[in-house]
Amino acid sequence: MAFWSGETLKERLSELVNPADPECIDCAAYTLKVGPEYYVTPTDRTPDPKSVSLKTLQLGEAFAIPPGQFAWVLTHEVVTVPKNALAFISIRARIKWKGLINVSGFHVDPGFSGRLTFSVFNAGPVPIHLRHNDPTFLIWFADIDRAETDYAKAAKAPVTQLDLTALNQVAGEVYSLQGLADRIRSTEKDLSSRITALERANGVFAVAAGVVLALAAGLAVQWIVREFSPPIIPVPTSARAALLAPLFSVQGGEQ
Ligand SMILES: O=c1ccn([C@H]2C[C@H](O)[C@@H](COP(=O)(O)OP(=O)(O)OP(=O)(O)O)O2)c(=O)[nH]1
Repeated sequence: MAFWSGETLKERLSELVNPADPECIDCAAYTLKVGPEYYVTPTDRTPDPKSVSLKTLQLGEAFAIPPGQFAWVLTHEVVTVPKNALAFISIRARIKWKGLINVSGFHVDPGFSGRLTFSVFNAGPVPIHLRHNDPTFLIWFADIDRAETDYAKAAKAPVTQLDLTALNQVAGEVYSLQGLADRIRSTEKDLSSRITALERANGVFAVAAGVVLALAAGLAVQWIVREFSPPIIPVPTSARAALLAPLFSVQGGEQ
């Protein structure tokens, strides 16, 4: 088995990919572009996760795959693998480095014809954005050891759209670690602000209780003083003068 060189790819390009662009030959690989359809699994923030379906992209339109989410992306090109060849598929390194993993990947059968479906997973920490027609995927072709084989894929109409039957089995919300971590963080924040509010309310209550207690104590002391002190008997003015007279007379005698 030998992998095809860039030169072989260039010579046979028109029978391998449609539309073909020699500029997309990258060493011994051909770079495939993002096509017109995709599906991204909804996150826990999606309002109605069950109603999310595949979407179509206009030229130049982009979409994002959030962290921890799974996506299907159709290629722009229709790929045809000759019956005496086998192809291998992957994602460009610069996109893989962001955390995009090719879930299905790996091979395209001899005799296959159609747009390829890349099922991918964002294992990175941030959303990964892809744009219609951006060079994103790679394909390598290799000879198999016979010129003709009965085991090639039977010829049928080329795949041009995402397979809805298969999509029905993966549609739905994916509880990603990132989503769960976000939810834990927001619950923690909510809880801590509620605790702070409770502590503040407790402080106000303690001050109010202190003031009420002080007032009650003051009133109680006043009441005790009033109830239990001996009554003050008023002394008539003439009697007061008689009582004070000896004092004034002693002071006057000393002079
Ligand atoms: O990531 C991938 C992998 C494969 N294929 C295409 C090329 C391949 O030739 C075809 C079928 O792949 P495979 O034989 O692995 O899948 P299957 O589930 O056995 O499908 P089938 O019953 O059509 O053989 O699907 C893709 O589009 N994307």
